[in-house]
Amino acid sequence: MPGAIECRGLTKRFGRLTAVRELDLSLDAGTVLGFVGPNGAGKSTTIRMMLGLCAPTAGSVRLWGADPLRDHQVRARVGYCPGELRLDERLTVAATLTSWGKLRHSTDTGFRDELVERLGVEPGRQVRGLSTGNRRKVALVGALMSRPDLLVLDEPTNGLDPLVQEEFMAILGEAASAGTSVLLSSHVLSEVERVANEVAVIREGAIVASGPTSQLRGNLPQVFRAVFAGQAPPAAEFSALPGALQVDAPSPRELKISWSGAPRPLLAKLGGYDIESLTAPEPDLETAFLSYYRNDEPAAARRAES
Ligand SMILES: Nc1ncnc2c1ncn2[C@@H]1O[C@H](COP(=O)(O)OP(=O)(O)OP(=O)(O)O)[C@@H](O)[C@H]1O
Repeated sequence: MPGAIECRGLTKRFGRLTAVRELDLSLDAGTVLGFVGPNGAGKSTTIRMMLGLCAPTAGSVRLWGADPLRDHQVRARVGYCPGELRLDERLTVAATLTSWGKLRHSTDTGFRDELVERLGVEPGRQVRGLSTGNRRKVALVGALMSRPDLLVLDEPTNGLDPLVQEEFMAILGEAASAGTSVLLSSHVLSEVERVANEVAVIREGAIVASGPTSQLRGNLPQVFRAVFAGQAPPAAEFSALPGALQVDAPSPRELKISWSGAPRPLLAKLGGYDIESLTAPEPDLETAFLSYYRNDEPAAARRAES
C-alpha cells in the first residue's frame, strides 16, 4: 500500500533561489512525522507542494499514490493548518467553521463542538479582532473536525498559550492513536519529540537528518553547566575525557562542557569536586542543527540507523 506521503527528488526554485532541493521523504499511514528546521529552511514550501498548492520545479509528491495537483479527492482526505492564516475577517468564528464544513462535506459536528470546547474557541466572536493565538485555534479546529486521514500542520502551536498547547498536543496524540497520519512542522524539538515517532530535519531546503525520534535525539550532544563552590578546575581536565566535545569557562567558578554519549565518565569526574549546581538544559534546535552541520561526516546526514 502506498504511503500517506511520498516525496521523491522534490525541488522548488524561486528564480535563482532553490527553496527545496531533491527532497526525499515518506510518511507511512499512522505515523507522526516531525518536520523541523530553522526559519526559511523550506518547510512551508515543501508542505505547499505536498498539498498541491504549488507545483514542484522537479521531482514528485504523491498522497496515497495520487498526485495532489491533479486529484482533488485525495486533497479532501487531508486536514491542513497553514503557518500563515488567512481568515475571512467579516465572519464570526461559528460561520467560519460552518463554511469550511460545507467545503469538506464531512464534518463530524459532535467532534467539532468537542474541539471548540477543549481548545477554548469562542464561536460567537468576530474573526476581526481575534488574537493570533485565537485565530490559530479556529484553524486547528478546521483542520481536525473532519477527522481526516492525514493532518498537515505547519507550526500549529505558534501563538498558543501553554495550557492550550498542552490540550492540542493531547488531541493530536488521540488522533494519532486512532490511526491518523500527521506531518507536524515545528521549531520546537521538545514538542515534536512528545508526539512524533519519526523526525526529519530540513536545512537550506535539504533533509540533513532523519530517523526515529529517540535515535535522533540520542545523537545530539548535551551541554552541562557546572558551577563549583570555589575556583573551577582547569578546563583541560575535562577536555581530556573521551566524550568531551568542547569545554569553556564562562566565569571563574563555572565550566560549560559540551558532551557526546552517556554522561557517566563526566559525572564521575565532577564527583571529585565540590559542586554548587549542575544543569543540563535540553539542547535547542539550533544546537541540534549546528551539531548536524559541524559534523560533516556523511552519517550525520543520512538516516539514523536503527
Ligand atoms: N513565493 C515565494 N517567492 C520567492 N521566494 C520564496 C517564496 N516562498 C518561499 N520563498 C523562499 O523560500 C525559502 C524557504 O521558505 P519557507 O517559507 O518554505 O521556509 P520555512 O522553513 O517554512 O520557514 P519559516 O519557519 O520561517 O516559515 C525562503 O528563503 C523563502 O524566502
